Amino acid sequence: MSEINIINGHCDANGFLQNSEFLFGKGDYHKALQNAKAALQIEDRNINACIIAGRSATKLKRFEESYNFYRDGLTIDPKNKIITEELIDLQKILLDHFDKMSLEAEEQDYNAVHLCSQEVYPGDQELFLLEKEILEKKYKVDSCLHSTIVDPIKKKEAAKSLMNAHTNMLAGNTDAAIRQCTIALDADPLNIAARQLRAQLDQEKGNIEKSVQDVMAIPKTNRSVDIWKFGGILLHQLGLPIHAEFWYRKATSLSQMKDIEAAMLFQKVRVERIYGPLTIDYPIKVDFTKYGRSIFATKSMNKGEIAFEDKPVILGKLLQFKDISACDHCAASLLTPTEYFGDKYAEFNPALRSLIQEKWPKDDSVKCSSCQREVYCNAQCQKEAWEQYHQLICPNKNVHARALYDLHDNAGYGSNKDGIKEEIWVPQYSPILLARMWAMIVMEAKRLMRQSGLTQPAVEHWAMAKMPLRKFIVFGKTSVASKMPEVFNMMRSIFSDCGDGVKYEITEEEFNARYYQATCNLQSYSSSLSTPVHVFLKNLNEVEGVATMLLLQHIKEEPKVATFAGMFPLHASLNHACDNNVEIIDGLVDGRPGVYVRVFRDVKAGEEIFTTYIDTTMPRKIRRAWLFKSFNFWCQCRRCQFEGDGPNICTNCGKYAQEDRKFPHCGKCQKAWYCTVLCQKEAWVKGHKVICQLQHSKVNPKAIKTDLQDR
Ligand SMILES: C[S@@+](CC[C@H](N)C(=O)[O-])C[C@H]1O[C@@H](n2cnc3c(N)ncnc32)[C@H](O)[C@@H]1O
Repeated sequence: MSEINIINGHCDANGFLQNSEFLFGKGDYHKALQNAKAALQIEDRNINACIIAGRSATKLKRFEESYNFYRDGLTIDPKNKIITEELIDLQKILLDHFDKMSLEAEEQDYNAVHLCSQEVYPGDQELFLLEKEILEKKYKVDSCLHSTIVDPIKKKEAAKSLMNAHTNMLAGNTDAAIRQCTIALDADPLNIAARQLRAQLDQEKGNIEKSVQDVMAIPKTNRSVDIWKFGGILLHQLGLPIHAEFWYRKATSLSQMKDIEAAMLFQKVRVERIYGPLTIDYPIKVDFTKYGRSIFATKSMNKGEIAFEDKPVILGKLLQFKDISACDHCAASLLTPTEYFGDKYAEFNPALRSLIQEKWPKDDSVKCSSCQREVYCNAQCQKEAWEQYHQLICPNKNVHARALYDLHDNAGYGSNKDGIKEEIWVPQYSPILLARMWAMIVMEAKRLMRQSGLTQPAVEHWAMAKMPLRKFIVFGKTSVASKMPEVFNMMRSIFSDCGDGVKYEITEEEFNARYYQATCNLQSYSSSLSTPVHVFLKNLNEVEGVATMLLLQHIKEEPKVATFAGMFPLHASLNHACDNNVEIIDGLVDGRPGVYVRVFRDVKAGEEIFTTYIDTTMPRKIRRAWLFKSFNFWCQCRRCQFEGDGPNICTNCGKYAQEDRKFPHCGKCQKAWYCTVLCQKEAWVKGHKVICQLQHSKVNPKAIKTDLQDR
């Protein structure tokens, strides 16, 4: 019997577990892991399955997965000896592995500005014209000056006045300096230096309107990088972001991307206009720093407060939860009484069962009427899914999509190029999520195409259709298409014919980009706070009597909910810190499952808010290597700066201990080592005292992980 057959057959958790142990003994770690996962799907609190899954994943060098299985085991039995010992071993393996990795991947200076494009947004041309009208009518800005021949004597006069202007400026006589500039410009309107100086002086005095009139009068060919950049600042101050972007873009390209300040200013304007409307109701704002989009508190917030809420633009189940009922479009739990009460349900007396049926929320769920392979909580979700993406990847409409749904059903296992069954999709989330990204783009492009009466989407239709995904950063180096050729080809086939003569070519670059876009931004979440059990309990509250009392005794277990991965536009702007001040929890946003960003440590106005992408209880070296491997950055957070990696190096000055010697550690946290008391004192003042006794977030960071690099 092949492994896939076993999984599709009728085996109980114990059967899978035995299978897994047997296969592990034979050295077939892939199948051992697959069986252990199947056991966990049936009994998610099976500690032996967590252990064997952890062991198999370690053997396969899928360390993150392994760590997660062990950690799940510890949530079941926090004192389990086997897990504790194997986790210590795993940490040693991880340290070795990461040591090697750090040698290969040197830490580099990081600036996210290089990852963010300055492409014109669709629709910006019209906005540009509107702003131009405002500039002309409201700010009386005319087009730039044209070259005229200026009498050399006048030129000389102008130069002299400009000198006077400089002298006045240095003496702090701004008004006199402006007057001298004006005299210079009356004599020689093409004296760029005088115009630039007057513009700067006017800006300092708050006369932005006058300043912008001067800057814009400078002929384009005479505008230096600094003038373009200065113009950008003025236009931003006037509230004209499209023009400001235009000027910063010119500064960036004229400097051949060397003027990082201009590129940063461009991104600052862009995030302000794109994210401003999203943050209006929250005490936060999105800004751009060297780590890219970053979220800052605009008001002080206390521990426990909700900083903001967010809903996903795209979502898909984690494969591990594929058999737990939930709406495929909005992630709402579809738990039935039979699923919740299990075998007990059949044994309840008829009165109890009818009370349950009466008070359990009404089941409005529907399947996709075409393929029957997706389920939705109601007709509205079914309609939205169909219109937004499903009709393109519905296995009944698109033959190539059958393999995609089979891959999902077989938890990532499929046929490789030699026809052998193996894990061809490694990430934890369903490959359907990736397909939905392209399906959403194509559906929207086709809608815009029809609206314009065309037979093919125009360039701007594609650009508009890709807009919602432009909010998510893309960063990844290796080619995943070559590591997952079967899935790459599957996606290419699915979108080779999108109906109505439209096709979407998924190139290797496109595949890699969307894959990394998902990996860098996905967050797991679920409807854990809003299941049918919650509604049932609320409904039951209204009923008094013996039956209710009886029933309440059976409502002890937490309902099993499916975990999903989602791309949340605002939440995805949160950067990571190992001393995070917010954490992500499940919530209901506009009646559908979403995320709440909850303050974990008091935050002051102006402070950046950080979440964590990883389990912050891990040692520094592992945390940093893990972040590098999964998210491509070496963490420089406050905690990483003031914790050390071991007793051989002084955490403060970087001095190496002599062979066979170890530096003593901080007596409190034991996570920093110092060569002298002086170094310890210095580090304490510089910042160690802030992070020394930090309490770590107990909420599972739930970042979606992939172990592709290990393939
Ligand atoms: C979910 S995004 C966070 C928002 C991101 N700054 C942006 O512009 O979209 C994750 C990416 O942000 C960057 N990032 C997050 N935290 C970071 C940190 N502490 N140091 C450096 N880069 C970080 C990395 O590029 C990472 O892949």
